[in-house]
Amino acid sequence: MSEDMEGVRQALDRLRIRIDSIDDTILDLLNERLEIGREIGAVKEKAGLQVLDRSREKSIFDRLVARSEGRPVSDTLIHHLYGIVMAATREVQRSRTIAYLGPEATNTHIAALQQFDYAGQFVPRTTIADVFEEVEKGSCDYGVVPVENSLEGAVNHTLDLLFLSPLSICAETCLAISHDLLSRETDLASVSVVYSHPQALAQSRRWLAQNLPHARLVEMASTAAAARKAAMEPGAAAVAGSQAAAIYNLQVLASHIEDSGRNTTRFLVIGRDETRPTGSDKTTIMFVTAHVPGALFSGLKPLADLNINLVKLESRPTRQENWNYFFIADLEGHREDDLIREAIDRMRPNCLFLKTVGSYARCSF
Ligand SMILES: O=C(O)C(=O)C[C@]1(C(=O)O)C=C[C@@H](O)C=C1
Repeated sequence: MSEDMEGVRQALDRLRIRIDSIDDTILDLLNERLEIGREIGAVKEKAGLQVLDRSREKSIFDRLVARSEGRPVSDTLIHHLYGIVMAATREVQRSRTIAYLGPEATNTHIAALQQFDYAGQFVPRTTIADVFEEVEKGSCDYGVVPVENSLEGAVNHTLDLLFLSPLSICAETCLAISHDLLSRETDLASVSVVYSHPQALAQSRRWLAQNLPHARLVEMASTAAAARKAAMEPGAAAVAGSQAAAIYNLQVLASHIEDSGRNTTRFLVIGRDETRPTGSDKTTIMFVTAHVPGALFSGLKPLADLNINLVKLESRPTRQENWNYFFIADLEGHREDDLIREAIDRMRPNCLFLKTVGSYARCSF
């Protein structure tokens, strides 16, 4: 080793010893923080107080941001890091179980981890109905399910289950979806079959037709199941997220093969919480109108009269009677807002059935 390199090595070693010592201190302090969190949890439980205290969390963020002003730990990094630390502190006070549409490494899993800051017990379930069931029977506190893709539209199964379920929507979270072609093979010419979830295949249709015109396309229950199958089979590939490549030890043969760059999926968190207003909220209602001319118009008229923005309107067959539909409307605002309350009160007499499924913070996509 040259003298220069030796000097570099020694300098790195010295600095890395300091980093190791800082990491040890950070870890010890984090453990101490969680221990204190547990004590706070015991005090709150005795007093019947909720674990989550948003105003306390906000004051912590504000204090830390001011303390770090002009220094390398930015505002964004503080929110990211301390968001995770506080989620972990809440988690030691009361562990949450979150069922999601699995298996592991699906987009729904990633969305669930993102929404709950990686804190909680995450339980994969095979179908959307199973996720609902876990939460309805109380084995899990929350469920995470896909509800809409920007290219493919609504996930009807989720809407149908929500219509019949007593659960509420507690939150929504959006994930930019990117599809990669993953395989054990190292070149496209060796790929004869491509596995994936029907939506992922549909979203990559053009790329697959151009680059793998002779490959057989086989639908699977999830992109993760497709990646697992591709990992076991020579000549096979999967359309899945790049996270699956690391999990199943696959090569990324092509990245971003989706037909449109604006592929985003919206997920719902379902549970029993009633979420407080944040100032940027949405309220989902479901309603059924009579089968007479103008019924939908008169159902929705109060929204127009009160100048409430209708973000989305979908319809689905009720399945109770042929050609009968229920409607799902997302309104801008919170169910505790006077205007939203008034609108729903005015809509109710014009509908055969109406329920508020939840008010929750809008995701920022
Ligand atoms: O101060 C509390 O009440 C805590 O439970 C601690 C803590 C935190 O991590 O700092 C965690 C949860 C609350 O939402 C607020 C703050």
